[in-house]
Amino acid sequence: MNNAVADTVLETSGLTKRFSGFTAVDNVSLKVKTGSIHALIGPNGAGKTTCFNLLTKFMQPSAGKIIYRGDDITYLKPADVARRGLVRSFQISAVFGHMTALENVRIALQRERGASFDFWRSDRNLQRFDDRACALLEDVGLGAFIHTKAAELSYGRKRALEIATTLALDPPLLLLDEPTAGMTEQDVERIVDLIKRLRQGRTILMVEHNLSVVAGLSDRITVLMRGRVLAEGDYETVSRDPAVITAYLGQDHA
Ligand SMILES: Nc1ncnc2c1ncn2[C@@H]1O[C@H](COP(=O)(O)OP(=O)(O)OP(=O)(O)O)[C@@H](O)[C@H]1O
Repeated sequence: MNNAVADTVLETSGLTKRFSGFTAVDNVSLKVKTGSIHALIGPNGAGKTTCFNLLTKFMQPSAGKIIYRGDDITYLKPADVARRGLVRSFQISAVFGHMTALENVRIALQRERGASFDFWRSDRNLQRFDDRACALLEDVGLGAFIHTKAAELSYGRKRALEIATTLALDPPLLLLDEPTAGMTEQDVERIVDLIKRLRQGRTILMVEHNLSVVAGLSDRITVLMRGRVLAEGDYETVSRDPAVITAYLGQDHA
């Protein structure tokens, strides 16, 4: 692998998605640098979610290519890209409400290892995975809630739990879908701190609506508008771009 490839963990060229004549993602070329936090922003309907679904292989593109760590993954299945280390966070529906935080993370670890039932019957093995689950819950700030049922956690804490189950896969590239959506201010702060900690040793690509979150976290921002890349750069650069101000910031500060 040459340096240019190693420097870029994920790259798209000409990525396009059409829905019966309507182009939701239009010729998007994106480069996500290894170790960076990269945000995908844009006004409602800009194509962020569709783009995210294409990158995580939950949708097939109409045209274009997706290269992950130098390999063409355009036509792989979600499970195949997850196995390669490109893992998306789900919305909280991925968390089982009737189970405790610990049980949720244990299940994620269990899935990750693909261990047999006999393996899980051994107390020693269970203990080992419980230790790992507790460490993950500590990492996401849920150390005091390990025995709390997921349904009883606040929305922000549910999202943190959901991120802990994602981290069970130890992904080098983590894709976060609106990590602060619907959160209280306090929860937003907690998630921002968590994302800062998560970046150690990995790359994060996120779709995010909250501009102050994006400003404080992202090394690079791609602004989408009507399915196309409108601007790209650090927050300083994109927030000064007149086209962005009109299309996005203008709308937000109206
Ligand atoms: N399955 C689909 N069939 C038809 N049109 C779709 C489909 N999914 C998305 N679209 C359209 O594609 C456009 C982009 O939608 P998308 O959800 O990707 O935007 P977004 O930037 O994530 O918006 P938001 O911020 O509102 O979530 C929208 O006009 C949407 O109506």
